[in-house]
Amino acid sequence: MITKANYPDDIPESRIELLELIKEKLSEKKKERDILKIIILGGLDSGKTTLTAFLSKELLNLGYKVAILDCDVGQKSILPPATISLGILNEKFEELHNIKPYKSYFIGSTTPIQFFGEMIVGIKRLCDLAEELGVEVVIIDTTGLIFGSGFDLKRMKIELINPNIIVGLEKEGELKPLLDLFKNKYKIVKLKVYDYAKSFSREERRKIRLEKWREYFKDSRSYEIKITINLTGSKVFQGKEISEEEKYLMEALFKWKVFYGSKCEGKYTVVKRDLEEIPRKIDKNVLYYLEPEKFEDIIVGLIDERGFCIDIGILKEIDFENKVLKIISPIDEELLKDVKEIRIGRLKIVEDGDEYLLDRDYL
Ligand SMILES: Nc1ncnc2c1ncn2[C@@H]1O[C@H](COP(=O)(O)OP(=O)(O)OP(=O)(O)O)[C@@H](O)[C@H]1O
Repeated sequence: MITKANYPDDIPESRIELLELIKEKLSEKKKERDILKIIILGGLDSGKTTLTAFLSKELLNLGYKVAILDCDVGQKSILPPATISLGILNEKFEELHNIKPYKSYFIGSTTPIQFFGEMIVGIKRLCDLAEELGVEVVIIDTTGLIFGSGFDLKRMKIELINPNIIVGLEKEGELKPLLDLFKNKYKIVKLKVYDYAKSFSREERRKIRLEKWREYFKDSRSYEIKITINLTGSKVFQGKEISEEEKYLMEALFKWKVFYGSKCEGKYTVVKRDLEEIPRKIDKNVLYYLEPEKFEDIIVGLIDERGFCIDIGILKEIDFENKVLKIISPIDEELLKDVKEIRIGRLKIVEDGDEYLLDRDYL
């Protein structure tokens, strides 16, 4: 599989010093028995994942119980894509992409923009879980989004998880405004980006993601899941289901076949198909309508009762007439019984693995 980062051969002195500092902090912590949280920040291709691989392997070899919280939704090492994942390292260090997630949280996109809520809740829940499991040190790998709304996301993450060490990988002080916010509160370590760090173009990044999608779904199976399951991530399934009368009225009025409809605060949302070509004047703020095809090829999270993502799938169709969801997923059939909710994301994955980002209000 194509991956951007592995355990590095060349380790700059500054990284060794950081490791020494972490060891020191861990020996202080031994008495307190609580987890040491290290968050790694930096722009695109600044070496965050490479540093995560280095630190986690070294700490594992020293006998610590180590976890990686992979929040880099755009370029994840620990799959599935479109989630954030907690990986607990085994006795033997594997390459990051071979680590199986202990638990994941569904984001539903490969960019955090528009999904800050998911990112923040996910990071907190997975961090708490690491603590619950007795992990001694968790290394949090983040996306390279550090400007604009990415700046605020990083700030909020730090405020929420209270890290013990913030590591900033920078070229020319680009993290200063962010790190300055926390300079009196947390231990901050600024590192210079590795001189030979390779930059990847947008196209190369897209190709790597595509490869990961293909790889991840290569042994998928088709499943049919009863629509009675909790279905979230679309306004269609919020509010109260419309009555048969309301349905017939709309069908007669607009010459539609209505598959499903719901009503919330006086507003209707309806999945329909036109049966005749007639002029219709409908205020979409009062009656929002869509075709059933709008749900096709969208990424979904298969969620357990604790709200964690057991696996992901691609929604192929909602068959409203037979009340089933048709999905493809690499999930083990055995695990299907643990799925309590299907959460619809905002990413379309087409046959060749190509992805299209969708807006939050798409559904
Ligand atoms: N110490 C190092 N030794 C060798 N290569 C390195 C080192 N640090 C970074 N690199 C190389 O630089 C490139 C970018 O590093 P990496 O993927 O770790 O960055 P990142 O910040 O995690 O990227 P992203 O923006 O995708 O999150 C990779 O090809 C990696 O192998």
